Amino acid sequence: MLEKRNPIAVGEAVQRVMAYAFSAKTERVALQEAYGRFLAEDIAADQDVPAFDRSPYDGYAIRSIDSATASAEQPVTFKVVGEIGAGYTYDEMVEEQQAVRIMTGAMIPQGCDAVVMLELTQMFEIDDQAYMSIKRSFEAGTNISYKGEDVQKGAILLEKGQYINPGVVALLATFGYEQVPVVRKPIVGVIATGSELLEPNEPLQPGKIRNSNAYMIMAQIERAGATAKYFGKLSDDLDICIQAVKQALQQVDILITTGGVSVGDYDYLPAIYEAIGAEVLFNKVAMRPGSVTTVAARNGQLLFGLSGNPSACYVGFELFTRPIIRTAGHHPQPHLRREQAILGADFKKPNPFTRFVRATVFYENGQLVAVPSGFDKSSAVSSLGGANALIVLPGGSRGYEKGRQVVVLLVEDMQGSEWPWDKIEKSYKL
Ligand SMILES: Nc1nc2c(c(=O)[nH]1)N[C@H]1C(S)=C(S)[C@@H](COP(=O)(O)OP(=O)(O)OC[C@H]3O[C@@H](n4cnc5c(N)ncnc54)[C@H](O)[C@@H]3O)O[C@H]1N2
Ligand code: MOO
Ligand SMILES: [Mg+2]
Repeated sequence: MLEKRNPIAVGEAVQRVMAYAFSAKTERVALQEAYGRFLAEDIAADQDVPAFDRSPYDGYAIRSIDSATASAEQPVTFKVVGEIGAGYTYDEMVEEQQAVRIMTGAMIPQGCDAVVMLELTQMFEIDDQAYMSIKRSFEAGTNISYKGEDVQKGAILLEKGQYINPGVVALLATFGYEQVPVVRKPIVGVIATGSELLEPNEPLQPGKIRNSNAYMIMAQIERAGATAKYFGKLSDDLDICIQAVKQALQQVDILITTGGVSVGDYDYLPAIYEAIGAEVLFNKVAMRPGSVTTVAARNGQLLFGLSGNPSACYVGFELFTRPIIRTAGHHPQPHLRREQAILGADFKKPNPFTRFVRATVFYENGQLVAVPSGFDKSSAVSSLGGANALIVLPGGSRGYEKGRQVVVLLVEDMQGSEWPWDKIEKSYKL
């Protein structure tokens, strides 16, 4: 007899999965490889930045006191005793009425406490000796970039779990991280199931389709910050599937399958979980698409049984697998970032379950607007390309009208949310 599946709320399902969250180990990679990774340790400043007082302009370093009487009528003249480009130092003490020509980034010479921009000076020579004069006075501290004004030694610059963007790379280089402690990327295995599947290089045949899910999931895995390992597609043969899943589990941290989780004759995932002794955390979620999403665990290892329908598969990954990958990366906000938006088009289709509509969000006059990105069936593939968000429509007996406030979850975002499910209304059937 057909087993009865009991749907659970999305938040509850995510919670059950998160009970198996783990932290990945640390590895060191070259700075040039660090972009896009997650920091495995806090990074503290072991020096001031800048490390010395320096000039923010090209000009002359002076003792401000010497400029005190300068005016348009009575300019003050300085003897130019030297020149320093960035990277060099002037090692003498600068004396009364002396100036040193200085370039942007060069260290302020001893005795000087102000820099006059080149444009405010008049240069001349007498008997091969350079002089410059100024027509106004300068206070002590004028145009000095002080040691430590950007970063002070000892400050925590970056926290563990920080996504390494180009700005973080700049900081790491500034502090001498030739090797960067990053989170080892979890290895996520992917198996596609279904006798109908052809690989992208194969010509279409009657009744067959190309396997889009495996490639989509591998891209989602990379976007979330893990490494994808593809084990190929399997035809609907239970014994072969059991062996393949067992073998794959030995080589990965997490295993994703797509297809075969519903109640069809060849939907073998429930039987596979049973055969390998995996505990099913849930096999029905009050959501659309992806209601058949199944997650199981075996010896602490998660198996995500994502739906075969492309849109359902996509949503199942983003809601359930992504936060596990982000948590492995020590990310404190592992879930999809939750924002409020205005619904930019009517969505008339009612549903008892919470709906996750693939959508494009954009700003219009400072307000986030969300518009469904296309054909909205669970089997749809066309609406995925334009989707940078999921509109969350709580389950109800009526549709939704353009102009109302909706919650959106941003899929292309690095910031994430702590726990977005508290404020999301449950579907009316739960
Ligand atoms: N009697 C019922 N039938 C179905 C139910 C139900 O509750 N009772 N649930 C429906 C829902 S909802 C969904 S979603 C699908 C889930 O199906 P499965 O996860 O079992 O996946 P398959 O049966 O293997 O395939 C479904 C669909 O997706 C296509 N597919 C499969 N793999 C891929 C792939 N790698 N790339 C692209 N497309 C793929 C497959 O050809 C099917 O068209 O079940 C409903 N049925
Ligand atoms: O699992 Mo299905 O995606 O609700 O159509
Ligand atoms: Mg099926």
